[in-house]
Amino acid sequence: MSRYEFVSAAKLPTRFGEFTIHGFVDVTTNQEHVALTFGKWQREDTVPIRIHSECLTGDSLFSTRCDCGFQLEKALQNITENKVGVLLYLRQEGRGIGLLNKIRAYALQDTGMDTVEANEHLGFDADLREYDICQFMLGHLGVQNVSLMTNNPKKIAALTEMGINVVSRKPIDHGMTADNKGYLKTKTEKLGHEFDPHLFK
Ligand SMILES: Nc1nc2c(ncn2[C@@H]2O[C@H](COP(=O)(O)OP(=O)(O)OP(=O)(O)O)[C@@H](O)[C@H]2O)c(=O)[nH]1
Ligand SMILES: [Zn+2]
Repeated sequence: MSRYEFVSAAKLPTRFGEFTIHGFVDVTTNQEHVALTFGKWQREDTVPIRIHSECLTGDSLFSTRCDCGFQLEKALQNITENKVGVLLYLRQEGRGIGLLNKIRAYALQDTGMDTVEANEHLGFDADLREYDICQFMLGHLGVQNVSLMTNNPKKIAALTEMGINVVSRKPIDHGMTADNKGYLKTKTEKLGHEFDPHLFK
């Protein structure tokens, strides 16, 4: 039996246009993940995609502590403007440590630690995310070649390793605020994210 299963798909009208939402489950953890798709493609086409990690505070609660909500909005906008694309929404809150541990990590950052130091202080690696389910989701959706919206080289490496052809990377440096500038700088210096250095000046 596969570790992952497709469950159901339905229309999802949004502020940006009408997507289809596809639900998947990791049967070993019962964790639920979704993909939003827009438009149609052939197997040989290069499809614009975004792999987005859950961030309740940024995606749903309008937090400016990170750039997640801004990136999510921009990715959906890009997809509808292109008339085709896929957003994989992975339920890996807090880079995999979960919501309440992320709040613990935020509390430590309020005392002066950076995002990596806070994770490590709590006994976690800086980034615990896994991308294995992307292979199953993209396989199910018939996507083999992608143009990936990201600043995170680890996502490119993970997709390449699982046999997905990353034809190009599209930067998604959208949503820098006074509240998240330090966080984005740490992501660049310690987590390998590719942000244009002039953004920090
Ligand atoms: N542990 C922890 N997680 C955080 C913190 N701030 C944001 N996150 C989580 O980080 C994840 C988003 O990761 P990012 O590093 O912002 O971006 P990315 O997905 O690696 O890269 P991009 O594709 O370029 O956006 C989400 O799961 C957020 O909940 C933090 O201070 N601590
Ligand atoms: Zn966030």
